[in-house]
Amino acid sequence: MTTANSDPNHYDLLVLGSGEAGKFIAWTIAPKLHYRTAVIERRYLGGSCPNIACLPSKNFIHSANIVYDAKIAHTRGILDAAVEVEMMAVMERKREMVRGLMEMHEGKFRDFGVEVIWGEGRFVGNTNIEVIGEGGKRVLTADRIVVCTGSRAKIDDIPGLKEAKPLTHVEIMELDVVPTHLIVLGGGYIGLEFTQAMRRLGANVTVIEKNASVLKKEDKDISDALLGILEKEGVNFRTETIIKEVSGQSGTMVTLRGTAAGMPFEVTGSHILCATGRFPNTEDIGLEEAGIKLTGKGFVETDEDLRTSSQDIFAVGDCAGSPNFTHVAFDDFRIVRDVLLGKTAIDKRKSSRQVPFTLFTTPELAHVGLREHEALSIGIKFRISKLPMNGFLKTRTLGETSGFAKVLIADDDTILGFTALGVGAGELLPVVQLAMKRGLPYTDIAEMVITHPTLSEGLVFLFSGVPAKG
Ligand SMILES: Cc1cc2nc3c(=O)[nH]c(=O)nc-3n(C[C@H](O)[C@H](O)[C@H](O)COP(=O)(O)OP(=O)(O)OC[C@H]3O[C@@H](n4cnc5c(N)ncnc54)[C@H](O)[C@@H]3O)c2cc1C
Ligand SMILES: NC(=O)c1ccc[n+]([C@@H]2O[C@H](COP(=O)([O-])OP(=O)(O)OC[C@H]3O[C@@H](n4cnc5c(N)ncnc54)[C@H](O)[C@@H]3O)[C@@H](O)[C@H]2O)c1
Repeated sequence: MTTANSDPNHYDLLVLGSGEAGKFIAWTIAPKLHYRTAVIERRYLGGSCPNIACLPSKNFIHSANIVYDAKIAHTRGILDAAVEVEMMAVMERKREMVRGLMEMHEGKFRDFGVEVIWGEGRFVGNTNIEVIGEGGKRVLTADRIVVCTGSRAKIDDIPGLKEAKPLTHVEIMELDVVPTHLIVLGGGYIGLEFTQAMRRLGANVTVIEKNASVLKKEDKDISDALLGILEKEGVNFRTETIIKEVSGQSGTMVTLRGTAAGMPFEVTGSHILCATGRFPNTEDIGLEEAGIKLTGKGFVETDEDLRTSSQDIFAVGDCAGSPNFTHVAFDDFRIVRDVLLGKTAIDKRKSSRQVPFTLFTTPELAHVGLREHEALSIGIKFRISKLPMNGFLKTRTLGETSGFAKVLIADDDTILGFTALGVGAGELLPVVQLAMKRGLPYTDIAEMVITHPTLSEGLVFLFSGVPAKG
């Protein structure tokens, strides 16, 4: 241990919240610098991703996709694939996976010599954190602190909504029945992933979105295509719909009233899921007392090194306003790791990184770089190639040909942006990302020898379709 301080409440490094970036910082720095390190966690060891977010939701979605595959098995020549959904068993499979992940996390904390302090943490000074847990109250001090408190579901201030006890992503993954009619408020990532899964498990689903389209950041051809695919599976969409009041209770009967495209609107369902965005967990944890500034939207303000307004305090992940993805939080870990290890700072590391994402509907939506509408709005010159997913020949073998891919190419032949709505599309991202990162011309991908018939092989045809410079 490097700490020269023999006080049992003093640490070289304290991490508040054990989410993605925080845990990796602790696991890496404690053994490398021999720092006395502790992570304070109130409930979910390892953060949201393994407990209540990414991994459990994908586990749940996978069960729903098996139901769907069984239902369409006859179209693949397989008969008698009758299915019955046992929701308790679906949830138990998810819990079993989470238990395994928790064992893995406990092992890592142990192996890397990082102490876990269970309890609710709060700053009570610039270098002091008070922790209230089962064992009572402790005040800890540290030379360096990382704030990694994450975010939580936002429940809008609509009259009756809170009283209706809406589901969030946490409760929806603890249901022991398939809702008869699920109303999903919000047509974003969480809304659409759970919409399709619940529909595939047998629920009627209505999605209510206040904007004119779902996934408002995406190009309209992409969001329209995904919406069409989900509608074909029987999902009802109500866009441009503003909910003004809610009555009843989720779990029995719940009614939402408002306007849809200016006309009176009402819908009644058995359950409601709130998927209308996130709130950073930054209030009531004494940040102001510690001299740590927040942005107007309540995120912890950080510089390119993720340093807060207080020199030895860093903030990472959702609470710092980093794009809400686990892989971005992991990159936050790399930034802080390098600062703590004294490596030379890379200019604009935080603001210039790639932010790819995959939406785990079927088909998946994968994207990196500039979107078409963004390129148009900033007036950048580009050439575009589009290819329907049936041009990726592997999709024909699967019988899952819906969607399309597109790529935007700059005048100097580098890749500006890539989007694919297609089966397994997320797996197409890394090769494109690498070419973008290295500034390679798109022709390097067009000329690759890629195994036939893999999905990636389709990239050759997509990139070969880029028009010649005009
Ligand atoms: C349903 C859902 C699905 C998602 N799917 C994906 C996906 O497929 N891919 C992807 O990349 N991203 C996905 N995300 C986003 C991703 O989960 C988050 O961006 C990521 O988990 C953020 O990590 P974090 O470390 O910032 O916060 P968190 O993982 O939330 O960690 C914060 C931790 O701090 C603890 N904490 C908070 N306050 C205190 C306190 N005062 N004292 C002690 N402990 C405290 C919390 O209990 C929590 O464990 C999903 C999110 C949701 C909700
Ligand atoms: N596959 C993934 O990587 C994945 C999956 C799930 C979540 N996430 C992360 O979690 C974040 C949060 O997801 P989310 O879906 O809660 O937020 P979101 O920002 O993606 O979508 C929220 C949607 O709700 C709509 N909305 C807001 N208030 C509304 C209202 N009162 N009535 C109707 N519609 C309303 C918004 O217009 C928006 O379309 C995402 O931004 C994403 O970064 C990622």
